[in-house]
Parts: sequence; structure tokens; C-alpha cells
Amino acid sequence: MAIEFSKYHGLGNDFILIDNRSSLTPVLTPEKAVQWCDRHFGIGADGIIFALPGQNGTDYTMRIFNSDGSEPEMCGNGIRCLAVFLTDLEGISRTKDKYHIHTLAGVIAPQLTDDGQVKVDMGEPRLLAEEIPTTLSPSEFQVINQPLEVAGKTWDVTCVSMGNPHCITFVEDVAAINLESIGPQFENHPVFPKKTNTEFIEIVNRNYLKMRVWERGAGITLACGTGACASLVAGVLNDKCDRTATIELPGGPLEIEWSELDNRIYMTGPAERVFTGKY
Ligand SMILES: N[C@@H](CCC[C@H](N)C(=O)O)C(=O)O
Repeated sequence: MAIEFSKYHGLGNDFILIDNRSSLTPVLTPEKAVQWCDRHFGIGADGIIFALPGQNGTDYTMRIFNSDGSEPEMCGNGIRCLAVFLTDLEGISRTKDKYHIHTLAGVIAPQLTDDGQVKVDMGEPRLLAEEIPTTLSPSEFQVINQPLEVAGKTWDVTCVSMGNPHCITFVEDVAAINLESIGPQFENHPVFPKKTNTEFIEIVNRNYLKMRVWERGAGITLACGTGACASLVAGVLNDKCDRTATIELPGGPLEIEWSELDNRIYMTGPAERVFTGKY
């Protein structure tokens, strides 16, 4: 049976979106998702996102499979794509009130802005070792600037959960990092029982950071929304940046704010439809 899909991207972090609003069960298995995401034998994407009915009073539920078939708790670029996909499906103007989306990381609220971007209330960062999760510190402690041995080198890392796990390390020159070889060693390090996403951050100034990412379950991607949020938090915790900054990713910039008023993270960036089809 052919299934209709739409392809979207947020700064080159690309997703297949499926209208799954008639059931709480995704129409594809994780194994099928791997095939669909394959860039040579399928459609090609970093992940596949299902728009499901809302739960517990929310408008919709988002579920996502990474390109390796694993299921993450949240996806920042993905939820911006979902918000635009939903307005495209509903055929309404992009100025609709905020959506409240049920995710495995809690309720996340994207809102389309007048200039065509999407601003997302990403919720509060989680900082305790047990919340990441990581065994790098005792469970009720934070992991800030702690040494971690990877690939024969000691990296000072800070860990932040945006619902999904992130390990952030500050470097002199992001372009010099051999992501392909180092990334998997962070992802599969035994101190991360649920694996981890890893962000390499170069501080340009207190309001401008450069980032490259190795994503859990997807490898090198052109952007990672939750990773950009987690990196800003790590920068603030290490007194390397202010609470509002532009994060430059290979696919383009994201604006991130960690509000002092409500402790929540706000991410603003684009999301674009590329094409639609049946597969
Ligand atoms: N690219 C996403 C994150 C997708 C999930 C991640 N690979 C994980 O397994 O946690 C983003 O924009 O946040």
C-alpha cells in the first residue's frame, strides 16, 4: 500500500512527515523507517516524524524515529517542521495560536511567527546526572565541565537533557573536529546508558557560538535543535555565553534564549517543505 508523505527540513536537518492523525499507532515500524530514511535505497532523511492525535488535552502527539530506527524523546528541528506540516494540513494561516504537542519529553509548544519562522517553547533543561542519564556524576549531581576520556583524549564535558541526552564540549576550532571518528565513541560511551548526542562548540563571543553535532541514532546532521538549546545552557553554566545567543550550525543559525523569568528555553528558526509524494 502506498503511503503519502511530505519531506521537510529545518536548517538541513531533514525529516519525512506522515499524517498519522487517525491513530495513535505509527503507520510504519522502526524497521520500515530505516528503509525510508536510507539516502540510497529510500527517500532519504535524518528521521521520520508521525503527527498523531493529541493526548491529555494536547492538540497533537509527535513520535519520531531516528534514521537507525531508534526512538528519541524529542527533536527540536523536527517539531518546527511538524508545526508547519500541521498548518499545511489544516490549511490555515501561519499565525495560528501555539500548538501544544505531546512528546516523550513532555508538552512542547511551537508557534508560527509573522516572519515565517517557528518559535518553540522547549521547556526547562534537566541537569541532574540521573536525568541525562549519565554515570559521570552521582545521580543527584550536575555534570559541569567534567573530564571524560574519549579516543585517547580528555574532553571537559557538560551534560544537559532537553528530554533527550546531550554531551557538550567546548573546543578552539569546530572545523578541526573529526566528527566521523570521534562522534560514535561519545555516542556509545558506557557512561551514557541511553547513548548520547554530542555537540562540539566554539565560542565566537558571548552571544555567538558555532556548533557541530554527532546525533545519537543519526550521525552527522546539518543541525540539531535540542542540541543547540542544550549547548546554550552548557555555555551559561560554564560562564562562556549569555542567556541569549545565536548558534551557527552547518545548516544555518538558530536563535536560543534561556529565560531567567521561567527557566524555559525558547528556540526560533525556520522549517520548510521540500516535496510531497507517495511511497
Ligand atoms: N535533530 C534533532 C534531534 C533528534 C533526536 C536525536 N537524534 C536523539 O536521538 O536524541 C533536533 O533537532 O533536536
